[in-house]
Amino acid sequence: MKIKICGITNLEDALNAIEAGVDALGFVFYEKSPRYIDPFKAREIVEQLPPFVQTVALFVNENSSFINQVCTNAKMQLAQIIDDDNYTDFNILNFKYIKVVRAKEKKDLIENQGNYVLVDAFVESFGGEGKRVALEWFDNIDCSKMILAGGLNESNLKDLKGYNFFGVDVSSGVEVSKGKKDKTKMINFVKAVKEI
Ligand SMILES: O=C(O)c1ccccc1NCC(=O)[C@H](O)[C@H](O)COP(=O)(O)O
Repeated sequence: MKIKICGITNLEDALNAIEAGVDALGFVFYEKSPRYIDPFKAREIVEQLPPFVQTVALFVNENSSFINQVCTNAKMQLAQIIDDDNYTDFNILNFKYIKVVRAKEKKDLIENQGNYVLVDAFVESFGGEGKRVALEWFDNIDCSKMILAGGLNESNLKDLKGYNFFGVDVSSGVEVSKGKKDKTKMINFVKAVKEI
């Protein structure tokens, strides 16, 4: 199962996450987030990363030229897009992307089966709040292309057994405070994923 740690704001956390064994690092380019990072600061981090780690840029209701510009400036490889208001023209994106499904009910999952999507809990602030998606909504759903986010931590990952998620995404569950990750929590999170 793939693992992404989101809300990276500094090099130390990025390197600790990689040492723990994650596949992808998420950078939040949404200015209202406490985990916001300036694109050129993100680039400085990315330039010091080892190979084979995917860099993911998170956007909230942005147009495609902004997304292209930030991904270029910050050297991102994948855009993770919340697009509730249809601002993004996906046809003119220069980068691979994954859409975020902010799940409010099981129907949201049924509609997105078979597509690579990141499923997060619906929160007004758009993410990073530690709120979980009701796991029973995934019963009888094909989760093999879904990345589950929202309220995951080292203790509750065992609940995912049997669902066959493509990946998991975490932010607050491995933090000491908003925007600062905890090395031990990241190590334990990765270990717990491998035990699913
Ligand atoms: O993390 C944020 O501050 C954030 C702000 C606005 C939109 C999305 C945001 N995070 C997106 C993520 O991918 C988080 O990892 C995801 O919401 C799960 O967060 P958590 O429940 O804290 O693990």
